Amino acid sequence: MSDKLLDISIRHSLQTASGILPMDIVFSAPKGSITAITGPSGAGKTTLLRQISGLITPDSGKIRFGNDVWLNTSVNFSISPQHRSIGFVFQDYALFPHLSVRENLLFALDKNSDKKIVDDLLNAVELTQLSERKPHQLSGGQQQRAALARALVRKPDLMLLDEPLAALDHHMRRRLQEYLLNLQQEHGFTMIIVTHDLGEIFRMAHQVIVIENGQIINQGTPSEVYLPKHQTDEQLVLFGEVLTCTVFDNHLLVTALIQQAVRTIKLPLQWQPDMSPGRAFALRYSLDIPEIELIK
Ligand SMILES: Nc1ncnc2c1ncn2[C@@H]1O[C@H](COP(=O)(O)OP(=O)(O)OP(=O)(O)O)[C@@H](O)[C@H]1O
Repeated sequence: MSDKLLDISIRHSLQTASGILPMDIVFSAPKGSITAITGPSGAGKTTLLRQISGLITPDSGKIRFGNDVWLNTSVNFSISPQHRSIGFVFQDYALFPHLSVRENLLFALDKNSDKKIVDDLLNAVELTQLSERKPHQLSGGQQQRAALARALVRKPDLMLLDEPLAALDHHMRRRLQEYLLNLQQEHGFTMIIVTHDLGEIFRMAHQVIVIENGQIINQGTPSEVYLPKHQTDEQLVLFGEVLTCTVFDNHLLVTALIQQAVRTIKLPLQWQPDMSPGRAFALRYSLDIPEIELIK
């Protein structure tokens, strides 16, 4: 695993609307791992991905991927984005509008490479039938699958995904998360994904990094970062994702995916605003709190 450890140490001055904000980010990610980057708007998440990709050079820092040094500002060394083995998926897909899906993938392919990977990837993201269509003839989810496939054409070692699923509805998001996990297992790339979706973080990430004002304020596994630190024997902390929520007899009946199983839980009415479909939640289930009841 450690032969392709991604090691990042970056300092930069973010030019924000309210002045200069110092950015200071240090973390590493093992080969084949998934790191979720999260935090409020303007925290520096997109800037960080662009620095890793080489699109922005930070004021100072080092980026190493295994034995390859991508950036070392102390000796004025930086390799271009094309020479970093990276696939980048932007939130707005960034497909070429005048090219068909297949042409978008072919465009990304190295000249002398075997074109078979294009067919394999189109097949993997279930776009073979739609491969002659232009991006505007596809749904948002289909465009996003095309963007994913295109980012994988050069078999990158590192995939950078900037809120790639944010614009999609809950079901499409779930399907694309599955695609991503399957593709990641098949290709073995390391992945960094910017997301605000707690369900996505728990489902996909090995580590989560919370950035605020250019600084890492929390870091660990999703459970370490989000679940309560102290759990007693009488308490059970459950992680879930809302599927449906209905009002019944002065309380809420919430059908949710909890610990991989579909369950119905009964909750007080005041939880209603928090229980919209797709919303992730952690529930401390305790004998002392009888109103939170698991009624399978
Ligand atoms: N190349 C750059 N150099 C310095 N500052 C930048 C650069 N690019 C963007 N910024 C500023 O850095 C701040 C963080 O922007 P960034 O897009 O990284 O935030 P974000 O966490 O991705 O936010 P969002 O969740 O809204 O996308 C913004 O104030 C932005 O104007």
